[in-house]
Amino acid sequence: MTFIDALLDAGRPVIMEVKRRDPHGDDLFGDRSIADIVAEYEAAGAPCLSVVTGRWFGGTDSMLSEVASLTDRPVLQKDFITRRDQLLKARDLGASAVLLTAGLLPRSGMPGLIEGSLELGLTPFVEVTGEAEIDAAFGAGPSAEHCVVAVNNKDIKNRERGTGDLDRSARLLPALAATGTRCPVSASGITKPQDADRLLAEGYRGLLIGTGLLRTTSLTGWLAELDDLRNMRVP
Ligand SMILES: O=P(O)(O)OC[C@@H](O)[C@@H](O)c1c[nH]c2ccccc12
Repeated sequence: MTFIDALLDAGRPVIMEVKRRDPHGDDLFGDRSIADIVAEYEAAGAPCLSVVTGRWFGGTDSMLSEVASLTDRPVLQKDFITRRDQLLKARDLGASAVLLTAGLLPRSGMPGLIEGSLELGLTPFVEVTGEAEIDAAFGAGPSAEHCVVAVNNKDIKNRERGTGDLDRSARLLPALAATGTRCPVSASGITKPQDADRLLAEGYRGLLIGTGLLRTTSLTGWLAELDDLRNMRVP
């Protein structure tokens, strides 16, 4: 199944991220191995996983191939992809989706990378932080229909060191919907089940969470609290 379909089909659409370090360099794994974390995420019902392979967060390419070999769930490679040859490498390492960061690409760069990803069977995970980036990514014509379009609540310009502005997700949802994506996602800085519940209630079809899930003392407790909050909303 493609990454986007797995997310759209999920009852609890949380993409659970494997990330070795937080933006300050602090370890997020503790004494767990990658296999332990993947097993925890699978047992908790993750529809999809994400792996940060970027150096800032202590990542490596081999983390991606390791995670992909341990799970059947579609895996997103979170790294700064700017060239077509990186797409082929991502697929060969086992990725089902790739991060395309609008703020890092020239306006002319996005259409080719979206097309190249789709040709390889990869879901483009297009990340934006504002309206200008949404326009830069999709204004020139590429269709967002088969793309996840994600608001990053933090800023890569300061290496994600801030706390994250979840109101940014609320503000940008109409502009995301206007791109034609079926799958708007809110990413980064989501640490509390209450925040996750609110974003899903606002209309997000997926959430990407790393630090919050890796730091909680009880992953199942965190997710059960989210499920309870969502169930309370059902009339
Ligand atoms: O750990 P958090 O705050 O839940 O964030 C996850 C994810 O969004 C973050 O790791 C991320 C967002 N954009 C990126 C770009 C590259 C690497 C990593 C990222």
